[in-house]
Amino acid sequence: MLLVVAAAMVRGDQVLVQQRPEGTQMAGLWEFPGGKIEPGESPESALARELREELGIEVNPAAPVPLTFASAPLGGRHLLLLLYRLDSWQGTPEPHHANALRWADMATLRTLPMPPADLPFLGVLDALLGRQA
Ligand SMILES: Nc1nc2c([nH]c(=O)n2[C@@H]2O[C@H](COP(=O)(O)OP(=O)(O)OP(=O)(O)O)[C@@H](O)[C@H]2O)c(=O)[nH]1
Repeated sequence: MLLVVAAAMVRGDQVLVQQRPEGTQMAGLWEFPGGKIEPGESPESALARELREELGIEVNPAAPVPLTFASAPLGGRHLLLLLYRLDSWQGTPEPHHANALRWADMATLRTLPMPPADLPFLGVLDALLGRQA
């Protein structure tokens, strides 16, 4: 099983997404920053590590709040994708691994191509970001 943790970083009515680079699985699709949980890591510390590597920001492992999860087949394996909400971090996100970063409101998010596992997240995010507006 592929155990992946990702963050919905919230800024007002927007959320941060990053575009997967060429040469990776699902290149060009927009996803939430995050990655695989390594053996022995908690999901929260894995998320803090991934966001440091991918975006160059610092996250207190107590800051991510569980939001929802997705369970879906992925390339012959099974993906369990834990999505956390994140409201605070230190630093300004920069695309260290991604093609590009984008702050997207719900209307924009719905126009971006995303991995199939992420599509059920849209309803949850709609409710979350709607409350921020
Ligand atoms: N971070 C992230 N990964 C996602 C999302 N949705 C989704 O299907 N995934 C999948 O979950 C896996 C994430 O692991 P990863 O980011 O470490 O994978 P990778 O292939 O880029 O890294 P690798 O080179 O270490 O294998 C990928 O297969 C990715 O396509 C998402 O919203 N965020």
